[in-house]
Amino acid sequence: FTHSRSSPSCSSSVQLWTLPLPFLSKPRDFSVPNSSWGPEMMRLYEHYNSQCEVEMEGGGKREGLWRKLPSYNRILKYATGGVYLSKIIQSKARLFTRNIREPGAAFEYVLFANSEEQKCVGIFQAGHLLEGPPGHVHGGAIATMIDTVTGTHASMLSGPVMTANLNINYRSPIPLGSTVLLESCLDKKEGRKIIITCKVMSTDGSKVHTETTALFLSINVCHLLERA
Ligand SMILES: CCCCCCCC(=O)SCCNC(=O)CCNC(=O)[C@H](O)C(C)(C)COP(=O)(O)OP(=O)(O)OC[C@H]1O[C@@H](n2cnc3c(N)ncnc32)[C@H](O)[C@@H]1OP(=O)(O)O
Repeated sequence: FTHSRSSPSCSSSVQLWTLPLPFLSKPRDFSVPNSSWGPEMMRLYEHYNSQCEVEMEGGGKREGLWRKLPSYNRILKYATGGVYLSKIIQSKARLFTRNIREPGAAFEYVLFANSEEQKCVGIFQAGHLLEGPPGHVHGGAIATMIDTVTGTHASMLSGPVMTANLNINYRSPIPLGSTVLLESCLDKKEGRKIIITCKVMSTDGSKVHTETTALFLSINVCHLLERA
């Protein structure tokens, strides 16, 4: 992730925002297979992961079209200042999608990015704690994953961003426990605005679950941290 709107006065905070940089201790990447991942989740993971490196003639390897994005349980670990970033809140804060420890109980997901095609995909297996309508995934949980994939995509394209608008059409419910594919594509960039479209589909592509248009605005992280 890069940052394009920093000011010299808070450059250290900005560096902390620009993930995935290593934290002081080696962070755990949650976007790797665990025992809860079902066959569809594993199949799609292998599909994209195998395209992250390409075998060259003569035995070596080079970077492929896709890149796996790591995911941690915090975004800002050591930011300073502000009421909202007080020490107590800082020490307890967890990324919403990574705050349930039991593998498979909630959000199991992995993101891959393809910078050449300006695309990002998310593979998402929805656990039993995400129930909304009986036997199906809660619309807010689906929106969370859409925000995660499109927000990560927008940050890759433009540095730090905030979601200004998510316009989601829910077309068909997602069965609890199933794996779905989120496909995020850049629509356009206009100044600070980044407009991204995202489809949530069944893994065989036969069913569209949701269609989304998302608007992100590039922000100066200093403003966010100093707002408190
Ligand atoms: C690792 C996981 C990644 C996950 C990513 C998750 C990202 C998130 O969830 S962020 C949390 C949810 N979002 C928020 O809390 C955002 C709250 N809103 C805000 O902070 C501000 O309104 C913010 C930053 C979006 C925009 O404020 P600001 O920077 O002052 O922009 P502002 O001057 O109002 O508007 C700039 C332009 O955008 C347009 N705009 C702003 N908001 C909207 C909107 N909701 N809809 C349409 N247009 C908008 C304005 O009309 C203006 O357009 P123009 O330049 O053509 O006149």
